[in-house]
Amino acid sequence: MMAKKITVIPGDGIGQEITEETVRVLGKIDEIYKIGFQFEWKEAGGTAYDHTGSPLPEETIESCRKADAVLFGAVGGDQWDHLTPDLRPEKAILGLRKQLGLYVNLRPVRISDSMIDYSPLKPEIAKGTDIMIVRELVGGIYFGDRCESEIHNGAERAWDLENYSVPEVERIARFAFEAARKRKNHVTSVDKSNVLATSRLWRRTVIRVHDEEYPDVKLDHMYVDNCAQQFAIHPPFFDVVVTGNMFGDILSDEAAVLSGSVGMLPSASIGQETSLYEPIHGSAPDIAGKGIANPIAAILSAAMLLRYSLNEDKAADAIEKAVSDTLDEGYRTGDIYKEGMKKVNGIEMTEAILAHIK
Ligand SMILES: NC(=O)C1=CN([C@@H]2O[C@H](COP(=O)(O)OP(=O)(O)OC[C@H]3O[C@@H](n4cnc5c(N)ncnc54)[C@H](O)[C@@H]3O)[C@@H](O)[C@H]2O)C=CC1
Ligand SMILES: CC(C)CC(=O)C(=O)O
Ligand SMILES: [Mg+2]
Repeated sequence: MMAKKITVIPGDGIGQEITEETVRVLGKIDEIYKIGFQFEWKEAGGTAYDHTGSPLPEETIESCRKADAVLFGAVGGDQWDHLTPDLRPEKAILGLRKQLGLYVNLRPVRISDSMIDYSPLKPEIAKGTDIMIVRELVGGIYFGDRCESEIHNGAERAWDLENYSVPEVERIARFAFEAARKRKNHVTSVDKSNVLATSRLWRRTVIRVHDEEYPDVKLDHMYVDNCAQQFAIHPPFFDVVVTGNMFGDILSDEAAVLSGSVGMLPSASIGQETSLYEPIHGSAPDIAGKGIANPIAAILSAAMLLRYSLNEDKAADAIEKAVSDTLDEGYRTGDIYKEGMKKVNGIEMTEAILAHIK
């Protein structure tokens, strides 16, 4: 059996708790499915800065480059807010995405029947929601030139530059159309082309890729502000949603909460060489260290790792089924708790999931 090298980066805050719990789940998967995981633990974020002076040490990047996949927790925390932009913890995840070329971020949003009561939406609106958000991850305003402060016409100002090139849009559009062909064959491209030049380039590129290569896929377009409200009033309309970096970031937190909590939504960041798997949420400083964080988003990210990087579909199914059986039995962390359910902390939720893995 060839070992499968996984670089594990817990990061900061609840990243530490949920990643440890996720690795326990992968340990159980290894016992049953004999995958041969070899975990290499590395630092990134504020904790890495405290220990090494860098939020993204070179040895962490090197380990990721050699790995079959990367499991990431979250980075950030108020105690590092005073640092200069290049030393902030968030620079670690942005740097990893860029340096590993992780240009696709998949964020699957499903409102299952057992979780429908947790949606802030009425059940008749939420029922049947199954959206795959395909977010561009290494371009756009998060990676454009920026100016922290300058004097312009006598006033201090700052600016961030949004830019997209045609090849960047072509490759994410192709990924979205391919994904749609394996689902309900419907892509909604989200932009702000009534205002932004980058969005107009985005839209005409998506249309050309569609017409030349994917005419069989149903394509429609939506402005991002309308998309935000359509998510709340008619989410089953959507199948694949393809959008840029910042719109995807914001829309996916909204979509996550439709399915109960940001603590439930996993993600896969896919590149040519390696891929990284992380929950969509951050390091949650408000609950860090209390042991109450919901580990499900991280655990489901591990299922995505098994599916997308290792082609271990049965093991991925086993995790997803264990999570849904655990929820069906009423186990709930605080973020998804309702009276009458079994309130558990993060470790207890993990134990319950472990007990359901077959
Ligand atoms: N990929 C990453 O590493 C990300 C890092 N961040 C960083 O995280 C820090 C905190 O950012 P926030 O805006 O507060 O976003 P956040 O996602 O960390 O937390 C937002 C809210 O959701 C709750 N929450 C998040 N994950 C949860 C979980 N697993 N279980 C239960 N509740 C959960 C938190 O308690 C908080 O009330 C910042 O430094 C931010 O830059 C934010 C997003 C992504
Ligand atoms: C920490 C940010 C850079 C990113 C973020 O919020 C996200 O990717 O969801
Ligand atoms: Mg985000």
